[in-house]
Amino acid sequence: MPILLGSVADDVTGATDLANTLVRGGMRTVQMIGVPAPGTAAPDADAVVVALKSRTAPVGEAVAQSLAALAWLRSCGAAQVLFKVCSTFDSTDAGNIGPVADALLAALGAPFAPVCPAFPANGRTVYQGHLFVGSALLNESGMEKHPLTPMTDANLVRVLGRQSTGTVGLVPYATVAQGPDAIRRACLALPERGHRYAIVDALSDAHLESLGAASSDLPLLVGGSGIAIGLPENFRRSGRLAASQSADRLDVPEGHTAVIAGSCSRATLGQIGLARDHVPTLELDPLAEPDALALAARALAWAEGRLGARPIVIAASATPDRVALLQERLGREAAGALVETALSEIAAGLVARGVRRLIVAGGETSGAVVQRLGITRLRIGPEIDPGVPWTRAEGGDVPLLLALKSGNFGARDFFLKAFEMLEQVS
Ligand SMILES: Nc1ncnc2c1ncn2[C@@H]1O[C@H](COP(=O)(O)OP(=O)(O)OP(=O)(O)O)[C@@H](O)[C@H]1O
Ligand SMILES: O=C(O)[C@@H](O)C(=O)CO
Repeated sequence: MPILLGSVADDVTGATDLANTLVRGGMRTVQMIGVPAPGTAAPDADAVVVALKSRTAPVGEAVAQSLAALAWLRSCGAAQVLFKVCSTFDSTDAGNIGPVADALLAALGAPFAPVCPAFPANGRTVYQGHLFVGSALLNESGMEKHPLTPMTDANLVRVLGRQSTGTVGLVPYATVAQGPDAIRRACLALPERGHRYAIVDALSDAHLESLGAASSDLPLLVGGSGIAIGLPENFRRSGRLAASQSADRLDVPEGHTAVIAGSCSRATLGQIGLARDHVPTLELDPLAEPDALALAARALAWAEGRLGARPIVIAASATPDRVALLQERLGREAAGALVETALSEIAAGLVARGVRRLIVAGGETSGAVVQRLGITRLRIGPEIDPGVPWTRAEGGDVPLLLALKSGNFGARDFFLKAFEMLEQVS
């Protein structure tokens, strides 16, 4: 059977976030890690999300990976494609959202795509083209200090305009509030006026449902997981998707539980702060020891005596001033790569020592970890907090549960809640 919806996701936690939304909307969804080899058969699923690590890759590489993912999704029969980007629009003036979206549109032969990163359940809303995180504009939300993609402008019409060779319009709140027909008319009028994209305002899930309903005939949508909220209903309405099915049951393997954190977001720092009071927690200092293998060896030696009934936490996460110091010393990319290598080696070492339930905080970090563990697919399980489900990894050497947490997601007690969920179901 051909799949209905295909997605190219620019990082692995973002892909999981989207897969979670689709499963909750009643679509059987499989997440593939990296571009499947040409000829790989379509999974038995309604939707397939290909998780890339392209958010911060060199732009040419991001475009090439995304086009390869698109080609495979089309070979699986995808009728519609969603380019999943971050709900905080993580990118730089060089890309990669604009250049990748330009390339996907060209490959699909389509003139226009709506763009909306809103995710109201996690406080991301778009008003008059400006992205808010909670009550703060994006550029005052902490994202202006992101280690890899500092977001210093909240006006997404401007941000995307700087990245794309096309022009960007706006479907404002006043239109969105009138419902799907008004949005559909705006999405037809904008390309006639020469716009390749429109940032679409959305303050609530109801607005995203309207946008979804208005987008049933569009070949490409660009957005956060929120843009998918209304899509399953389109497929049900056209008789191509069966009535809602519930998320996969969680089958919990025996073994130790650990957290690995590479995200330096405010949310993750708060979650580590709370976990520190409850479970053994090691905070690595890459500034004092800028050597990935030495950091990994130190962490694994620390973990050796502590793995047992209680979960452990190992974090490289640091405050923006400490991140800036390491970046000044090594350069931004090398600093990120050093920490990602250390954390993925630690993940491999922990799994070798019997960890079977692993939480990873941070999109880039999660991408590095799943690559190192040789994981090729994820089955989506129940949601821990909005946008973050437990998943079961396929393709690695051992049974493994993974929760891949987007840096900014999760309540302060996220790690504790995730551990408790496992106790309840195992
Ligand atoms: N102490 C540190 N110094 C410098 N860089 C660090 C440090 N700790 C982590 N990093 C790097 O910061 C980056 C954090 O990005 P990551 O995508 O993992 O988290 P995030 O951006 O908060 O999450 P998301 O992409 O899901 O929003 C990674 O490249 C990581 O290696
Ligand atoms: O949209 C989000 O915020 C997340 O799914 C994500 O992509 C963070 O990496």
